Amino acid sequence: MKRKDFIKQVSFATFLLADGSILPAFAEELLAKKASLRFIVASDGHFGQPNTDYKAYFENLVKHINLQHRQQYVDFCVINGDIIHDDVNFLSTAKSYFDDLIIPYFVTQGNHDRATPEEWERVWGVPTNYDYVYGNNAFLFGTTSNTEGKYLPPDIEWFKKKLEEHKKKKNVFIFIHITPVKWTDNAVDSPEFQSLLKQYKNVRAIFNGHDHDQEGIKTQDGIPYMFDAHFGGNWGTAYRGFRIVELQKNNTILTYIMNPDTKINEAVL
Ligand SMILES: Nc1ncnc2c1ncn2[C@@H]1O[C@@H]2COP(=O)(O)O[C@H]2[C@H]1O
Repeated sequence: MKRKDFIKQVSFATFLLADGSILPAFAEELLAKKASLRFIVASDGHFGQPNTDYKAYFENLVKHINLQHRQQYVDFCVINGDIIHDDVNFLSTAKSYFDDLIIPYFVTQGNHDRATPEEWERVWGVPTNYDYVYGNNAFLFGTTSNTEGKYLPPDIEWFKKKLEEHKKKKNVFIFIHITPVKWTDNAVDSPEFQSLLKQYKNVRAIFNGHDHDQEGIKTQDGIPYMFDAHFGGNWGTAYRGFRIVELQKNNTILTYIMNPDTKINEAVL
């Protein structure tokens, strides 16, 4: 058989699976390329902020995340802080919108989420600092504020303990609302946190909200810090969107913003 004919035949070949079903070769190729993990990060909904259409922002986010999941499997999503706007009574109403998500979700506390640790845990069922293990990946979710809405660095002792506990994991992803590097006016510079991260080569990315006008990726000590614009609130990028992150089979990260209908700012890390 000539090489050309052989290639043609292979590309139209089928594979007989163990259960007797047949998988076309191209489908097998697609499966091989599929991301091993896909998640969404969205920040700054500011539920209850006066003069904003906050109910519509929450409905739109949930609609778009569910749509993404139907188009391409999404393992979970993270709402990275400033879920509500100051009044703690909004917290359970905001949660009722997220409960319409058809995928699991995680939350972090931002400076407008003015809840005590007890109030936070009562609504979400998790503390203000917590971790989640998914396969060989660890996800660390940390608070950067308190009941008064103070801008704070992450809890160094908690992160030290968790980074040590997960040092054998292939990848660690960290979610904190306020940027711990002084790139923006509203960041909280934390050299201690930065030098802690440097010691753990499996830290693959930090995700930040807070700066609604930031939609890109900044790098410190070789670690990417990813922003995701905002999905609510009264200022920031012209669109209200979110970030999608795909961990590929070869462990590279493919990430992009949905604005929320179009894919923008694609990057491979
Ligand atoms: N264009 C802007 N409009 C409103 N707030 C802004 C703007 N640019 C920066 N900020 C600040 O960014 C901060 C982000 O956190 P806060 O919502 O607590 O408060 C916000 C403002 O102080």
